[in-house]
This record gives sequence, structure tokens and C-alpha cells, in this order.
Amino acid sequence: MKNALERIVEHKWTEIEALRETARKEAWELKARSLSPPADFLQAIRQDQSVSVIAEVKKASPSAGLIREDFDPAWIATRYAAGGAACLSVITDEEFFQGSLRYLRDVREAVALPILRKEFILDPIQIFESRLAGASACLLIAECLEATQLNELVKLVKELGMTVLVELYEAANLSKVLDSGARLVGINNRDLQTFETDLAHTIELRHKIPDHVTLVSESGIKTRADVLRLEEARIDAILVGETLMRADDPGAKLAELLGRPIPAPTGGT
Ligand SMILES: O=C(O)c1ccccc1NCC(=O)[C@H](O)[C@H](O)COP(=O)(O)O
Repeated sequence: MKNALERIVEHKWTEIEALRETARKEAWELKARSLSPPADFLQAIRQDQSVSVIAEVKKASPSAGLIREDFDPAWIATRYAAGGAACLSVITDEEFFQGSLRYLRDVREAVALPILRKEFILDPIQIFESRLAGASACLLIAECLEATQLNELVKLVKELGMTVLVELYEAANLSKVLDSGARLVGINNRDLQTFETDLAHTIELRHKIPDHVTLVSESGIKTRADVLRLEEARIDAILVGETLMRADDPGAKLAELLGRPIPAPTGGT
């Protein structure tokens, strides 16, 4: 039986085929290459002395179902900015996460923080689309891509002035990821067979990551103690979605995770 990621990838190819039929690829590419550089995602992570947070705008997921009913991406992004996020991640997959590229555009309008397009990117056309929508960074997942494809997509993201975050779960994919030239690497703590998360997964792989690489621990981060544990293990950044999205005020929860003063409330959803 296929795991969640395999099912997502299978469906994503049907979306990409449809996009290829409707999109004006050459025009997208020309436009994407002509834009001035977006806000620097990697720099925003590296400038924090302590662990940086990439705060995720995530309405639903295969593991959790619907996470937040009163979902207003622009307001959530504003609260994340107030709570101390270094960068944002916006999930755009519609089929499995109830996301949308429109959410990324809404967030882009609302805040100046650099934005990662959290998508299952398999084809260059999605990278042009991401740049045109206002993303500063694209996610590539090692488990979805052969080495040649990964290298080609990493190169294209960089050519367009964006940061590439290359994520892996399987330790066996680490050499492929490092060989791709990625300087921002994410280790996902979520096992996609069982959906269980275990922060020890990032911590165990930490010593295999060279110092010139910025390391992000992704998924399953819930408490201030979790953040301190990852900081202690010299993890540079964390990517947090569900914990923040379940809080009445996602910005206040973020500040709590960071051990910072809680920001004043603003009108919500
Ligand atoms: O979140 C899922 O259920 C999921 C299922 C299949 C593939 C990917 C999935 N999540 C993507 C992510 O990487 C997370 O959204 C991200 O790391 C934040 O995780 P969390 O803080 O646990 O929401």
C-alpha cells in the first residue's frame, strides 16, 4: 500500500499536467527571471542568535484532518510576525491540506517576512509559479525526487533568487541532499508510514550535517521544552505548524515557544 507521500505525489502529477496545459510557461519563466530578488529567507533565519522559527500557515493535514476552522491567513501571518517568526511557511496544496496559492498571496500582502511555499514541487513550472506568487523560498523533498531532478530544481530555485529548503526524512537521502548544493536542509520528524513524530530524529542526524549548512527541524514541536531541547542540540531553526494553528492566538503561542513576551492582541477571526 502507498504511504501518504506517495499518494500525494501521484495526485500532484495530475495537477502538474493540468497546469502545463493552461499555463503560459515561457511567459512565466521570462517574468520570474526578470523580477528583483525577494526578501532573503536564509538570511532571515541566520540573523537570529537563538533558534529561529519558520511559522506555518496550515489549515488541515493528512495526519490531523481539519486543524483550524476560523482560518484567516493574513491575520495569522500578522500574529506570527508579532510573535517573533523569522520567516513564514504557507501550505498551498489543496487536495490533502486544504491549502491554496491564494493564501500565499494574501500573506505576501499582509506581512514583509520571507515566505516559503510549502508544496510538493516536482516540476520547474511550479517554481516559476511560486516566484510569481511572491515566495522567497521553495521546498523540495528528497523522498519525492531522484538526484538528477533534485539537482536541476535546486539550481532553478537559486537562479530565480530564492532560497531552497531541501527536506528529508530518510537518513539514506542525506548524501543526495548535501550533494545537491542546498545550504538550508530540513529534517522532518514525521514518519509518513505511521504519522508519528519524534524530535530525536533530527537530533540523531545533527552530527552528520556540516557546519556550513543551516539545519531546520520540522514537525511535532509542541512546547517550550521541545524548543530548548532542539536549541541545545544546535538546531538552527524549527518549522512549526499544528501547535501554533491550534492556539486561539498563534502569535502568543509562538512567543511562548520562544520564551519571549506575549504580543498585544489584535482583532482576530
Ligand atoms: O502534516 C502532515 O500530516 C503531513 C503528511 C504528509 C506529508 C507531509 C505532512 N506535513 C508537512 C510538514 O512538513 C508539516 O506541515 C510541517 O513540518 C509542520 O509540522 P507540524 O508542526 O507537526 O504541523
